[in-house]
Amino acid sequence: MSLTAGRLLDDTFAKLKTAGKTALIPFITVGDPDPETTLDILAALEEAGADVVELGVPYSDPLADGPVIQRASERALVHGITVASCIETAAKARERGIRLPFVLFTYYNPVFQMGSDRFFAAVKEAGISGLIIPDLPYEEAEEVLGLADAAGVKLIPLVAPTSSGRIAQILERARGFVYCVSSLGVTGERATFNASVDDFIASVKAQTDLPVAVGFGISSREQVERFAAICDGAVVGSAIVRKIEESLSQLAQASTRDQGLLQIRDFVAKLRL
Ligand SMILES: O=P(O)(O)OC[C@@H](O)[C@@H](O)c1c[nH]c2ccccc12
Repeated sequence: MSLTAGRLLDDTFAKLKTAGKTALIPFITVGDPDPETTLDILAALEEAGADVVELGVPYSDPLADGPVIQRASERALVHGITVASCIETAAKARERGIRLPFVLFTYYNPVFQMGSDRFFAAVKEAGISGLIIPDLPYEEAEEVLGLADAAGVKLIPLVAPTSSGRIAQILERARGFVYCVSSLGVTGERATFNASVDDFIASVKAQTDLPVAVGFGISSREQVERFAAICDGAVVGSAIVRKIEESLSQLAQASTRDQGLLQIRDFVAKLRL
């Protein structure tokens, strides 16, 4: 019996834990620079050793995103990428034989526009393992969690240093893994991290049995190593999206496309511990 998509995520973290490894979790924007190339980039991420991939749904008002991911959203929206076509991309990646667990990353509005029932039916059909909705309204959370559980997809919470009073409440409803945001502000590579982030991650780990991953700002092997010592996964978004941006001209021409994909793959492979 094939694993349910949600179980695939659990098993991935369990295998990594047994091996004493930390999950490498790239984030990319679906449709950046175009839908077909996204499939090639996903194959390159798998070859590079990524363990889970966050599939970002491009959005016109990405409040929590820094300039690199904002530009990626703009490039993707040129192709009219919708949350439905992002889900379709996950299904196409499976047809291509890409086995990575997918975590769909979307702001709440596209889910609301698509309609929860239609959205979760499509997510289940596509075999998506997890879901992150950074701006999920608190009053909608209970209903969305019920729908996600019924669809077998893990609704993964974000916790930030500012969440302090609500962390216990957030963790009660957590599924899949817990995403600790390393820093305040928006996404984007950071040269340093506030020393308090270690205590913050430790306090979250002490309150949950779920894997704890950290994201925001991680852009180098040294930074992945730093966080691997204290958590179960490292999310890298902007640094990889920037590598895609730097490869746009190679990706745009058939004669240099493979070279562009190789650049992205090699960058991610260097992050793999
Ligand atoms: O880009 P960074 O700094 O590496 O952070 C990961 C981040 O891109 C990804 O997880 C993400 C993209 N958009 C977000 C909005 C909120 C929280 C997280 C995200």
